[in-house]
Amino acid sequence: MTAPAPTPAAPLVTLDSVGFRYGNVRALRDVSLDVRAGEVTCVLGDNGAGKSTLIKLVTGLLRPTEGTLCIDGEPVRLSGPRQALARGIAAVHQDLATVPLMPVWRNFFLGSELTRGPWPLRRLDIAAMKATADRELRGMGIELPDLEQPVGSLSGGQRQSVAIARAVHFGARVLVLDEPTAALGVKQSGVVLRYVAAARERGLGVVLITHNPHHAYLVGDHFAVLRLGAVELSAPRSEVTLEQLTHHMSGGAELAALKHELARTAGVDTDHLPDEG
Ligand SMILES: Nc1ncnc2c1ncn2[C@@H]1O[C@H](COP(=O)(O)OP(=O)(O)OP(=O)(O)O)[C@@H](O)[C@H]1O
Repeated sequence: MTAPAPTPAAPLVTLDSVGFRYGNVRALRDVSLDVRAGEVTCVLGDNGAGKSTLIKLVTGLLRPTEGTLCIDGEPVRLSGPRQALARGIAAVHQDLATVPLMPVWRNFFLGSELTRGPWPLRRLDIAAMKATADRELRGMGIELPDLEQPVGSLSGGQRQSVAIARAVHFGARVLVLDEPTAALGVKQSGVVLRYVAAARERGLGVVLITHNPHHAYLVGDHFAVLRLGAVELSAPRSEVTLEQLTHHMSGGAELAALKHELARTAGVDTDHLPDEG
């Protein structure tokens, strides 16, 4: 990892006391978070913690009902994912926006195909697309045996790697990854996390949403734990250990309070209950 700059650059994205309500349901409250270039910001939380809502706010699918979203220090009201993308914020999904039967290189350029020749003789520049896809994938350290193979035949980890490389190629400055390792085994999770680190090395800001503190700790520079819509912990890597992160994620504090309450009100012998953390 490179040494930190003496003065940290302005965040690419800032959530400033952001809240969101679905009608009466308060999904997020008072969430403040910075996403910086060259850093992986991990957002952890259990089911219902508000992770998906946070992603939707950052990628323009929802607008905060309280607080402010800033891009490059400037308050914005994004009107949709296109606008977020135009500002360099890309959501990377494993299966979204790919056509499984089409070759890898074709999927890489889906919707932004390269062409050559003047109209009306303009046609797809297949050679340029293949060469560019190959270069970009290799540039991220992604080695696929054959770019002609259908994207549907790649593993989940490889598909996400292609999606990351594509977002980087098309100018993303912030990658938002929603549980990228949730459905993957150990080896494939390692593959995806390697490209998360590669995106960081290229200077992108990465938002990694996950349930898994172990995966987060492998690549994270900053950690925010959400519980019931609020930030329970927000700390740079230097101020939090994997044990502390795991403790937060396993509801350690909650379990301690529960044991205390049981002992106080019901006279339960809590010595036989499992330890918190
Ligand atoms: N469309 C909706 N209408 C009403 N309430 C919603 C809606 N979407 C989410 N919620 C509520 O908002 C809260 C946060 O949900 P969210 O999906 O953001 O959590 P999450 O951390 O992504 O959970 P999971 O890990 O289960 O996907 C939950 O209480 C959920 O029930």
